[in-house]
Amino acid sequence: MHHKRKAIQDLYPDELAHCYGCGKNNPDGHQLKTYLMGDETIAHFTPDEKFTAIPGSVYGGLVASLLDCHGTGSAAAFACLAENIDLENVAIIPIRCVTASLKVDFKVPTPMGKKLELKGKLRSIEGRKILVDMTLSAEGIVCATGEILAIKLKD
Ligand SMILES: CCCCCCCCCCCCCCCC(=O)SCCNC(=O)CCNC(=O)[C@H](O)C(C)(C)COP(=O)(O)OP(=O)(O)OC[C@H]1O[C@@H](n2cnc3c(N)ncnc32)[C@H](O)[C@@H]1OP(=O)(O)O
Repeated sequence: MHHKRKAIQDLYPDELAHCYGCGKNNPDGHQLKTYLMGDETIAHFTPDEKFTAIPGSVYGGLVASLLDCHGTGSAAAFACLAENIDLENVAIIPIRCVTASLKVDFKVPTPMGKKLELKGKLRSIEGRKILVDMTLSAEGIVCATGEILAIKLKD
């Protein structure tokens, strides 16, 4: 459904696209891809067994990693929206964000091998501080929620 438009992380410049969680230029990383859909963001990831915590469930560090990268990607997208920057028409995203703080609540074990769906919603933008609320679900069940404070980098 969202494959025509580009992922936020694919709009990072090549020299900043090596992030283990979401860099398109890191062949060993997760290469998470966040899409802006209306006023929310979405990403998908299907973990394989090397990310096991206990058999059948996903390691919490991976959950945090996915929320981290979905959070910064979402923050950059929401900041662009707020500044009327049309992401359909840029080759490089002009706003970059890094994680200052990430909170994860693990609600139920995240099942192994299922397609995970991450969603993000903007809570607030205050100066350089962007707060995004997130969920990570499997088959419609929220397994974890996340809250990120991303900081817009100065030029
Ligand atoms: C790593 C380099 C990347 C290079 C650019 C690439 C970008 C495009 C590619 C993206 C790739 C994917 C990224 C994946 C997500 C990561 O994994 S990023 C890696 C993990 N994060 C980091 O390493 C960040 C390390 N921290 C820092 O660099 C600095 O602390 C920060 C976050 C840039 C902030 O420093 P600063 O620019 O000097 O800003 P500062 O004035 O301290 O803080 C700004 C405001 O935020 C508040 N604040 C700061 N930290 C906190 C906190 N922890 N809790 C509450 N409030 C806070 C401050 O109080 C301040 O508030 P106000 O006074 O304005 O109300």
